Amino acid sequence: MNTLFPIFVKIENLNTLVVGGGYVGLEKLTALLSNAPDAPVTLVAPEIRDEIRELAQQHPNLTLIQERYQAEYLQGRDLVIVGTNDKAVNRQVQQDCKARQLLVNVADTPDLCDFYLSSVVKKGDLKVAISTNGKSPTFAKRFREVLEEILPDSLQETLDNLTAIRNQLKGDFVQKMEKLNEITKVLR
Ligand SMILES: C[C@@]1(CC(=O)O)C2=NC(=C\c3[nH]c(c(CCC(=O)O)c3CC(=O)O)Cc3[nH]c(c(CC(=O)O)c3CCC(=O)O)/C=C3\N/C(=C\2)[C@@H](CCC(=O)O)[C@]3(C)CC(=O)O)/[C@H]1CCC(=O)O
Ligand SMILES: NC(=O)c1ccc[n+]([C@@H]2O[C@H](COP(=O)([O-])OP(=O)(O)OC[C@H]3O[C@@H](n4cnc5c(N)ncnc54)[C@H](O)[C@@H]3O)[C@@H](O)[C@H]2O)c1
Repeated sequence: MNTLFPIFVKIENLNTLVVGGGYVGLEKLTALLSNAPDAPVTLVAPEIRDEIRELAQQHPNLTLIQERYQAEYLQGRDLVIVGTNDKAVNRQVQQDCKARQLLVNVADTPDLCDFYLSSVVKKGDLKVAISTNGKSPTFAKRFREVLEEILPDSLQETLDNLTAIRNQLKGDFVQKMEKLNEITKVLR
């Protein structure tokens, strides 16, 4: 069964907590901030990699707390991503999140995740998120590379043109939809 429901989250509007400041913390933080550089994100860990400190220099909305995780850090959060090297801590954070009805991702531990991160292809305003239903993140990464290669840079121009046409179209919703479907037939 593949029941994952994809959504595109405006993480600038949310308050995200990352627990763990090692390689995994860095990877997940990079995934968040490469999509939304100004998203408010807090990272808590007793040890924080230098690369993460450098990221904090470039992203004023990234707050680093050099402490061990405590449940109080969940206060005011909307989304939590955990990736410490202590499985008991990861499990505790997950349980604390469930008790507070917070969505949680425990990196590399599908059974404890409410959501998975995806491989992300971005060409201007086009964004494609890839999931393999947890079967092979490596496949997701390779498929991202394939799509990045084949999607033309001119795509943004196409989107801009379609936006202009969309804004100029007169008529009711159905008429606009028919026109836009007609124009975009060439893309098939
Ligand atoms: C897409 C991406 C997004 C991101 O993390 O930003 C992502 N993993 C990425 C890379 C990657 N992760 C791992 C490898 C090593 C090779 C390998 O194992 O394949 C590589 C490859 C590499 O780094 O080259 C290790 C790994 N990952 C998971 C497990 C546990 C398990 O499967 O049971 C293990 C084994 C741990 C161990 O052995 O101990 C689980 C998950 N990883 C997911 C996402 C979710 C499912 C996504 C999907 O549906 O496909 C899920 C379920 C939960 C989650 O973490 O959200 C990102 C690629 C970004 C990009 O480059 O585009
Ligand atoms: N690095 C990878 O690519 C990778 C791949 C697969 C699995 N893993 C697993 O994921 C886990 C994390 O990997 P890593 O490479 O990031 O480890 P790491 O050793 O680089 O970092 C671990 C981080 O967890 C933090 N931490 C420990 N106890 C904590 C606590 N009580 N509260 C808050 N933070 C705490 C540490 O301070 C550190 O910042 C490991 O168990 C590893 O086996 C890692």
